[in-house]
Amino acid sequence: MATAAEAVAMRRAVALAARGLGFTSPNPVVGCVILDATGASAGEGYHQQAGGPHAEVHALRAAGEKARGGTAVVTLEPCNHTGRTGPCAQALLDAGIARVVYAVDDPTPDATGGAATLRAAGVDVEPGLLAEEAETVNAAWLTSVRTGRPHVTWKYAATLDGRIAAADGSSRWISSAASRADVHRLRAECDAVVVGSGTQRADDPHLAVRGALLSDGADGADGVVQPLRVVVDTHGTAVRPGARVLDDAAPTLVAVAEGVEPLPGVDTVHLPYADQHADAAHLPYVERVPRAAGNGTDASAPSGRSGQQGADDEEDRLEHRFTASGGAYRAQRRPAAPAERPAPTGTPGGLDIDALLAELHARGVRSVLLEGGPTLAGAFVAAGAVDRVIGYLAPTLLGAGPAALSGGGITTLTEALRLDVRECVALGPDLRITATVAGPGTKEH
Ligand SMILES: Nc1nc(O)c(N)c(N[C@@H]2O[C@H](COP(=O)(O)O)[C@@H](O)[C@H]2O)n1
Repeated sequence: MATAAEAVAMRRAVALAARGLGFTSPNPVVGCVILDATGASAGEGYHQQAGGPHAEVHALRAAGEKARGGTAVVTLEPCNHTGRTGPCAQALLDAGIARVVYAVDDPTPDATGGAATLRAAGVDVEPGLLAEEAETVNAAWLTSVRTGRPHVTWKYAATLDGRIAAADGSSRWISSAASRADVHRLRAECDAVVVGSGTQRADDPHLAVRGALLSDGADGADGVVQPLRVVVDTHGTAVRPGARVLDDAAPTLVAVAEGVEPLPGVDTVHLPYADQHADAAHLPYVERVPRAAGNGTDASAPSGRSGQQGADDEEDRLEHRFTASGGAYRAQRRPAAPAERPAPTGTPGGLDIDALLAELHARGVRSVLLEGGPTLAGAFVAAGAVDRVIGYLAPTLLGAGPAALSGGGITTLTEALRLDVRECVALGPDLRITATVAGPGTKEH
């Protein structure tokens, strides 16, 4: 049973781990506190960047001789492998640590086994202390190891009546300056920021971190690892030469459909359309995603958008066009009855979200901040690829205008994606609500 001092130390270790957010991919964030033999804090450290010393090594260095006979309190099971650095289990043994308290097992086949090695050498090992907190701070890495795709946070800003723009399309600014600054902190903690073509076209966003308020309270974007800026520009029509995302403030990737001509000099990836995904096309919808119908945007569900609204997605406009022409480009949509299944037109819609996430994962991206717009968010929801939702709610009413989420394939209440609220914070005049998707919303690949 862990002591009160160990619980305090683990809380501190979780806070230390958070300092690594945005810096350690593709590695985890890890914090460690060394208690001396009397239970007093003797040293602490955190994993600062991939390839650098692990948290335990930093903490052992800080503790020096005081580590002998002491306890290591660490957010992740000490690693047991020689990768870019040596095994932490051995480093703890060499330092004479008598007890190890850790929060979460290391799920990687290469590095796991530290607990067993330590026990075999006579060290008292206790797993599981504050596991939920340690899982939360390390959600990106744990999700990517367990599912093979990056962890996805969908972020939006809306009025209290759920609108992201007014009926005329005007949308700047719905949330307060405090909320917008907070978004830069989120960007700084993520490996990639993703938007759709409508957002690209309407806002010409920059998507880099500016003036971020970092978790340690420091102001400014100095030292931040800029996230990869990703524009899902299916038809290759939204990112034009001179777009702000093409400046050199951060790297940029444009995702387009196969056959689309890339812009010269722009890092471009060609991806399949959602409804051409080879391993999914034959599957009945319910087998693929338990809670949400469709594997992309919903062609026929009301989007709640005004006809003149141009603020968000090119895909939104295509959606209306295809619907108006009676076409169905969503092979994965759940038909209400066979007789209602619309005939395919052969005109595809958005890109395959699984393929996009696989591409990002292969590029070392472990955490994605999905910033817009509602159709792209709907495609992610429909693909079961949203892990966390952060909504900035402004105390404002609009009464008309587009909703934060369009489609998502949810047609009836029993298919609703239920979330667990993790946090509610007042930010200036706004409210920031953080919720996580429970259970089957996160689809394993
Ligand atoms: N226990 C622990 N503490 C840290 O500070 C860590 N960074 C890790 N990481 C584990 O080791 C793997 C990465 O090692 P190298 O990049 O080769 O040094 C990572 O996949 C984790 O399993 N563990």
